[in-house]
Amino acid sequence: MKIGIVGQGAIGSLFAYYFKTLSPVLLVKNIDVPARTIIGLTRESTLLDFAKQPVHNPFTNNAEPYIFDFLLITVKGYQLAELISQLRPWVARQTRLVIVQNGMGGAQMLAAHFPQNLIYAGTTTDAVYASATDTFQISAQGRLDIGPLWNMLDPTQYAPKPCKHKTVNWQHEKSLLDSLLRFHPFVMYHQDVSDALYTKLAINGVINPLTAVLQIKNGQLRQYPEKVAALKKEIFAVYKANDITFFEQALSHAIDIVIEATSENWSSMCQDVKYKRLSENETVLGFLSNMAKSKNLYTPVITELYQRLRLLDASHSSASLANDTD
Ligand SMILES: NC(=O)C1=CN([C@@H]2O[C@H](COP(=O)(O)OP(=O)(O)OC[C@H]3O[C@@H](n4cnc5c(N)ncnc54)[C@H](OP(=O)(O)O)[C@@H]3O)[C@@H](O)[C@H]2O)C=CC1
Ligand SMILES: CC(C)(CO)C(=O)C(=O)O
Repeated sequence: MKIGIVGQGAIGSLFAYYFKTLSPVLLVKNIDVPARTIIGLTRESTLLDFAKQPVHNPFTNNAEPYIFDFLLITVKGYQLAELISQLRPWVARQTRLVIVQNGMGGAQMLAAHFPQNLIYAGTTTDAVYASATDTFQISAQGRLDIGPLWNMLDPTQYAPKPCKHKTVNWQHEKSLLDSLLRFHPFVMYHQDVSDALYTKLAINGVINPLTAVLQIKNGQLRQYPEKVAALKKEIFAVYKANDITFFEQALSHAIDIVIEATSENWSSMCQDVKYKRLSENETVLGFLSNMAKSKNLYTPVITELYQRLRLLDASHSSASLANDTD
């Protein structure tokens, strides 16, 4: 089984570590950067020294090693559009795309560009951060929820040919997927993964923006119960208006559990703001905000946080442009 992983970031490195015995190929921006090291929960470290290929400069010969069965995509939401423009040569007819991101919309974007390929969408509660240059630390081993995108989206939006023409050998597909997923220590396969994605969207929709604008650890949200409650209330109203099936108390509890379980963590958005990087505001609050707008729903808390993060993102992207031209 041939696996490609796009990106050598935190989650890409975690997956390279999980799939190390399969010698994945890393599709990266720059092959000259050193191999990354990942440190596990028990402090053992592993050098992720696998074959690398520049994603923007596809192979011209010896193509066979680069016909992937699975291509795992673990870039940030705002990096996906540029990646898609570079990805075509790496996606063979039989290549399954597996996208694991926070926020929503990425899988839909992939489906629009690769309508004939089987696409799986996932979300993870694994937690990994850069502890030093080229080194990642696993800080929590979570769960990977994954499922076929063609069961989640409307067939008018995405119906890959092999499903439409019933040419998929489901036995083979199941056994390939099984071989992939058994490498993760805690994986849940869903026939319809949308519940898992909307649950994670609600978790990220509450924790990430609040911790980002307040610059606090996740656990410090305990000191802001009114802000947490107001945001939950609006997200639940958005889900209700959009006919997303959920149980209010259970979802509220799920959010509280993640706040507790990751209390010592700085959320990804909090760190993005701190280090003046772009955040995933558009695919988290932007997505929720669009869902609200589509139903003419008034969501002042979401809107206010979304606008604040938008301004921060705008200042961070102009600062990085200025640095690039220095
Ligand atoms: N880290 C975590 O603990 C968790 C992360 N997630 C989610 O997983 C996703 C990935 O996050 P994370 O791994 O933390 O992010 P990172 O920024 O650490 O990793 C993204 C990587 O992708 C690379 N990349 C971007 N565009 C391209 C491209 N066109 N070609 C090749 N490589 C590219 C980036 O390179 P460069 O840096 O040079 O731009 C970077 O190395 C996000 O949606 C995040 O919210 C979910 C749960 C937990
Ligand atoms: C689960 C949580 C909120 C952990 O911090 C996360 O996914 C993130 O930081 O993006």
